[in-house]
Amino acid sequence: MSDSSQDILEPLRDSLVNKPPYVSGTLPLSPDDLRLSYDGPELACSAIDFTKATDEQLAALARACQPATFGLDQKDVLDESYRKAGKMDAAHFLTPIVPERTDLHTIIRNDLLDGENSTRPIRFELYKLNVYGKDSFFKAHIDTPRSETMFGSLVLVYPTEHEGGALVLRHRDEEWTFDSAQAVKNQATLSVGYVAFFSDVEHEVSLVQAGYRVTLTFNVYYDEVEAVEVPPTTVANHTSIKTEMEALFRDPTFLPSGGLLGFGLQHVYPVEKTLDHVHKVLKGSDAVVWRVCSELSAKPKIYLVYGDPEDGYYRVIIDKVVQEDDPIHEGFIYRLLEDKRAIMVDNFLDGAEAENITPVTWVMKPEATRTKVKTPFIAYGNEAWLTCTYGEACIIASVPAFEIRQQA
Ligand SMILES: O=C(O)CCC(=O)C(=O)O
Ligand SMILES: [Fe+2]
Repeated sequence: MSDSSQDILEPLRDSLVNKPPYVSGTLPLSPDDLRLSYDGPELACSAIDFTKATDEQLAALARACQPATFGLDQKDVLDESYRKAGKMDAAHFLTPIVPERTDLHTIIRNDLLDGENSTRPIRFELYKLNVYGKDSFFKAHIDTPRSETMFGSLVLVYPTEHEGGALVLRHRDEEWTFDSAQAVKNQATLSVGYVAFFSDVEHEVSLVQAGYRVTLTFNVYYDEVEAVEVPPTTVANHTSIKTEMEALFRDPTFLPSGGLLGFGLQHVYPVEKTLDHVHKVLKGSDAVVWRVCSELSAKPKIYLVYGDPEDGYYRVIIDKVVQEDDPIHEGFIYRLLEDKRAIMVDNFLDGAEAENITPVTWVMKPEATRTKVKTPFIAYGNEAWLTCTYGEACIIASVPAFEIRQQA
């Protein structure tokens, strides 16, 4: 791709702005909501009131937990150098907190989701109780997707006195910190700390230096995804992205004979067997790119991306899910290429011929870090993989030749 075509893509690239992939704060709750019943020793029912929990009571809750495992390469493992915390499965405790009946429902729809996504029904599934005593932590991981419609995780932090244990969130090259201990300290009204983030956000719980940090985690889903045919738009972004795309389409030097325009997606999405659902669950600017490409008759399509320059082979895109245990292996890329639906879009082999390459003009370069199973990124989940995995995907749009664009 020439430098000049890079330059004319700059305004479009700059218009793809995303807001932070999380929301956090404190949520006032009634004293009743801060009670919790749980299976104590020998399944005897125990209870704790977080408005006045003593150290002994918190220690008893910690003892009733099991050591928390995490998912590594499709197995649940216990490794206290990676995750040191206690966990209790949802079957073993009861909480009166129903996120749907709190402001969290509105906060997540309005402040985390955008545009029409904000009006889609969402549903919360109580997942686990975690107790982090002194010296506990959970290193960087992404939460294991439990279905194709799961889009995020919600963590509630009880107002117990503790130090440390901040949740550090990372997405692309940015990092944010939510200091839950600080958030729940000296609250004028009884509150829990909350943080909700998109599922592909890497996060870690830093070392708890003192006290007990007790959290509830929830998986958050879109409900009724089948009903949504057109992807939702981010209202604020839609106009600017559309304006920049239209300007490019009017430019006679931009893909004069037509061609493929590629957008590496900003989020990764859970995929199971097909990619058919992905355009219905796109987030942020990814959703807008799809919408704008459709509006400009550029026939957008979702592909998974495999191979990156570090591997030194090829970059390949494919519009279906190919199940294999070890996609990082060299042979996998070749097997993909034997498949008629895989398209070679880059060749990283030194001195190799470029004849089979289908040129793609990338607005955002795709990444294939998470379609390589062996990277720590995909390897560390909060549970072993179920049926879903994450796919690093891109949108490929077909830009018509300039003559045809002019007639549109
Ligand atoms: O307890 C927390 O703050 C987060 C826990 C977590 O990341 C998980 O359970 O996956
Ligand atoms: Fe997590």
